[in-house]
Amino acid sequence: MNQIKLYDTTLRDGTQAEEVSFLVADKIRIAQLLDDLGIHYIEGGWPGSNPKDIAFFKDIKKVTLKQAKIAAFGSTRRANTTPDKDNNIRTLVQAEPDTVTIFGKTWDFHVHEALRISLEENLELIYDSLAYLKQHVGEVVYDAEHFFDGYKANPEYALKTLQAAQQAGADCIVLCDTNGGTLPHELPAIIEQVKQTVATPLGIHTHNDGECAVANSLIAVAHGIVHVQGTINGFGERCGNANLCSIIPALQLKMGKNCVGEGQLKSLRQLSRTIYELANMVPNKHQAYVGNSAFAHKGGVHVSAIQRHPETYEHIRPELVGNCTRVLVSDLSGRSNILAKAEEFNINLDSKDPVTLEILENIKDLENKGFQFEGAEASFELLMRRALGTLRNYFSVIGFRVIDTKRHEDEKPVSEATVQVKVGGRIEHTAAEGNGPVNALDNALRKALENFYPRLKEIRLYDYKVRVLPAGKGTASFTRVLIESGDKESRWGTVGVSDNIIDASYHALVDALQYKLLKDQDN
Ligand SMILES: CC(=O)SCCNC(=O)CCNC(=O)[C@H](O)C(C)(C)COP(=O)(O)OP(=O)(O)OC[C@H]1O[C@@H](n2cnc3c(N)ncnc32)[C@H](O)[C@@H]1OP(=O)(O)O
Ligand SMILES: CC(=O)C(=O)O
Repeated sequence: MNQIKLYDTTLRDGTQAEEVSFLVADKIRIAQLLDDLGIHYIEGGWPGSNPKDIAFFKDIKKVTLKQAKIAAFGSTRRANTTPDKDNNIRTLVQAEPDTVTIFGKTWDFHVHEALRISLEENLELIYDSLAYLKQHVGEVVYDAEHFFDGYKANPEYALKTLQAAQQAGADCIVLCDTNGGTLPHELPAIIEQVKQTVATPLGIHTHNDGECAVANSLIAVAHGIVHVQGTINGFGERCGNANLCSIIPALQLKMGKNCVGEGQLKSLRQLSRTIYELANMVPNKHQAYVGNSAFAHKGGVHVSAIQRHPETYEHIRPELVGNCTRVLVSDLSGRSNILAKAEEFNINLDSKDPVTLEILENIKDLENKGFQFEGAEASFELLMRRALGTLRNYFSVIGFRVIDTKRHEDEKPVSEATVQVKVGGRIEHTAAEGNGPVNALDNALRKALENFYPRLKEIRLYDYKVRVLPAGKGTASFTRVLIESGDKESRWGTVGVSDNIIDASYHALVDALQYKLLKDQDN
């Protein structure tokens, strides 16, 4: 069977991750995005846990989804009651989801230590809860918690728990690596044994504590598992859950499994980023498939080869998951990096033009002095155009002065900057105050230049990073300042290096202003 059912638990297990919490409105929006991606099941939460999750199941009924089924999560009944009286089971039914998923104990150690009941009683919990739910809900999934650890400790009992679930009518039995420590080579023999014992369709739910969650999910599919649980970006308790952003393209593009449509796969990167945004987290640059660096090439040898054929250093075509190839510039570049960037910047440059080598040598020399152009592509474009003699001289700074004054011990220092700029034949002399010396300098520069170039008012400073670089000369150090600026159309990075932090900031600020003027030149 080539169709794999994707079961997303970002809204339940994903929110068990440290620092991840979504408002009900966020959960509804995420459910819609998951449905657009083509996810088959969306686990919305545990209604027996909190009012927010109850509200989710109420509100999601007002939303028309294309194909996704909504699943509510909970546990088997408590030991001292019956399913119809168990509060958790009652709230699962009251939530009226398409599917209910409950977890139960597989590992004899957990039955003794966590539930403190007999092994026989646990089998009754599993059977009763599923059989009851099966009468009240369309579809019931059974998550066999700690299945692999339980199987390793007591295979006979672990398999009995699955048989209880099958007899109660579970529609799918999910083998869970709850503690996330199982290694890929351990799964095949265990799964093959399970397949000999139960005929119910099988699923997999893995955690990433041993960094093997994705590998374990894929190997499970290779051994006949048809339902895969995971979360977007791998959010989840402790080290996270299996990352669906890696599993979906692997299943679809490498294992020939049907998961989502081609057009839907292209939305994967955007979905990943939106969910980071809603979780108020910075996206992981180095995330496989969807991260900014997933197809970013730095080494000259790699860039030269991908220009001849992208597959030399790319395991899939990035656009299939909505990503793109990027070329970075650094002291590890060769001429190919420079030529690739020239093309990106719409600059005509020939590999045989001596200026290509001059730019390359200049980059290597500057990186040796502490510059870093990877995060400062605007400074690199300016450097390239200067080398080619095609950069317009928008302005020159004749000089600046920055003063920090602290008048009383209990008063904040006051920062003031004065600058003298020359534009064409005119000289402008201005002063401005700021929140700190760099801000004062930024304000004074803009104040002077905005008279000539009003569009500079559109620039916003998004990020300012300082790194002190050891110079190997006693206490003297160099400072690298990286600035991210932007307007309503784009963002750009610039860099400055100096043994003086104000001077390093000044160079990065001036590049940011020049780049804005350059990019608006044709508008
Ligand atoms: C592997 C997983 O990810 S499972 C999901 C884990 N997620 C969560 O726990 C988040 C949501 N949880 C909650 O909101 C709360 O823990 C609740 C509402 C479910 C329970 O709260 P409380 O009743 O106060 O119990 P508490 O959280 O302290 O302890 C867990 C209880 O569940 C019982 N329990 C644990 N697993 C199971 C199970 N599979 N079947 C039945 N009962 C279970 C424990 O024995 C314990 O009950 P006891 O205190 O009566 O012995
Ligand atoms: C069910 C579940 O979340 C687990 O076993 O990890």
